[in-house]
Amino acid sequence: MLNLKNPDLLRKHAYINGQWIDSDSGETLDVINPASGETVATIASCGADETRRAIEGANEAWPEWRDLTVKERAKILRDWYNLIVDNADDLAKILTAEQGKPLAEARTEILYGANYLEWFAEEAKRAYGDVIAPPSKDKRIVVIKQPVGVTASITPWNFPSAMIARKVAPALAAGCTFVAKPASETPLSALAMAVLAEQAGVPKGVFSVVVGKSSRAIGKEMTTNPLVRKFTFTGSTAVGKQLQAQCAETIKKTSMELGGNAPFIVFDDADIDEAVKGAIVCKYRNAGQTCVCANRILVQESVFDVFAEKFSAAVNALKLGNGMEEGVDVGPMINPGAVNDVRALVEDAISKGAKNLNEGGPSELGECFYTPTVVSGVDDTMKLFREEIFGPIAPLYKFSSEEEAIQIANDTEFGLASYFYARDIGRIWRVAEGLEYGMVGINEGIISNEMAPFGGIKQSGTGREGSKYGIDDYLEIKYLCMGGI
Ligand SMILES: NC(=O)C1=CN([C@@H]2O[C@H](COP(=O)(O)OP(=O)(O)OC[C@H]3O[C@@H](n4cnc5c(N)ncnc54)[C@H](O)[C@@H]3O)[C@@H](O)[C@H]2O)C=CC1
Ligand SMILES: O=C(O)[C@H](O)CS(=O)(=O)O
Repeated sequence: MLNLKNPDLLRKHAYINGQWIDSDSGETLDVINPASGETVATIASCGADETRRAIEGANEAWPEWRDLTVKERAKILRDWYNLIVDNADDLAKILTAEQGKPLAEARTEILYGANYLEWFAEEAKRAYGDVIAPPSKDKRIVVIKQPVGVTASITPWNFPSAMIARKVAPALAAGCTFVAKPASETPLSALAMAVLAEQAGVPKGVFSVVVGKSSRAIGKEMTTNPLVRKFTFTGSTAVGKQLQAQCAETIKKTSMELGGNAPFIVFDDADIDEAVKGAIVCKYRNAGQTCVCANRILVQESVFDVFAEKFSAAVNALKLGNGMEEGVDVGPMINPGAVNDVRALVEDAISKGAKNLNEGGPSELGECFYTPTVVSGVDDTMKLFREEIFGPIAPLYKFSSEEEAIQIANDTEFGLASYFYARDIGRIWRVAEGLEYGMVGINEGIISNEMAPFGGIKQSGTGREGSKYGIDDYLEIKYLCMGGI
């Protein structure tokens, strides 16, 4: 059905301790193509017992993996990177089939995720320690870095490949072992990554993939098993809070990449055409289902009409359709429930006086399709302002002053990504420093790359992924104090 060059990449079993297994119970789950409603694959649905075995296997595999040299680990990561790049077309087809995003976006995600493997294969060699001036002549002080240990990970359906790669790369580079639970909506990309990990020489138990309908049961095992020393999560803030609380009992190191509510501010000194282009990609990438999508578009009143007109025209030019088809810009949402959620947000705004500028809404293309929509006349009494939309809805707000824009932008419990378009250098510095977010795009709508620290503040999470900082979450600092010198 997918016409893969390498059909071996499409797996229907969980990958635990180097074995491809059915679930203990024999239970299965169906992976549904959101564009067509067809079943892409029926795969093993595992639970707590299989998760426990994966964690125990990761613990057994850890000493040998930890004791490889960084160059030996780096070579395996680089071989994995090369295999992913060589299989990018097939991996993109699998990703689009299970998640829905257009094939070009899926291929971009595959390569984006692979770039973390390449990056951290090199970063592992730079996990430097310290030699510190001693407090007395008879002492010497040294600091060394060592891997944290067994890591467990839970990731979302919106980037089923890159979100795992962004975590497993620093973990394995640092010398940790890794048990992944992908979203049950989109497990096939993670299993395909495991096929290539095996081929790259990642030893048994170092990387396992557990998939199951009951994310709660799997998550409970991951967050409470004392062998797990690090838990990393990407997903909603609500679930992140719950999982972080579950980790408290065993004081695990945690990193949380959670929800967002990104402001996208267009000032009167912006290049309006560039701002429109930036807003389009920032809002409608992955049908708006990313944590860093523009969630509130704030436009200074003197340029509001010209921006709204140009932006709406660009939105109406977007092609909605099956991500496998050429020329499609926006694919389906992940499931019918997601469509209902965004429809309710639009209806709430309209009921409070907002206007659906381009009459966007559910599409006849299918129950997971929602046409890219622009809503104007939005204010902070509407759910669209407060909640993470996670769909193809662009709410436009008008503001008057720079101070007001910053105040509106910061009026949220989230602090992940933010964006603004301006050209005055004084304004750029004032606004960049005034926005309470982990990341700021300045005259740029797409800011994610493996070389930069991805992460948020406030209730958007803790920790950073990518960049020279990304490996720190997987290393412990050990202080050696030598006396009797
Ligand atoms: N900060 C970031 O980098 C990202 C944040 N997100 C956020 O994730 C949300 C959308 O993704 P969803 O998959 O719907 O989020 P979600 O939080 O519902 O699910 C994320 C993952 O957690 C699992 N999960 C859900 N409830 C669980 C529980 N009680 N115990 C254990 N595991 C559980 C799911 O199976 C999935 O694998 C949005 O809020 C979005 O902002 C998504 C991607 C990136
Ligand atoms: O899941 C997400 O929203 C990703 O973190 C967004 S990005 O890293 O692909 O920009």
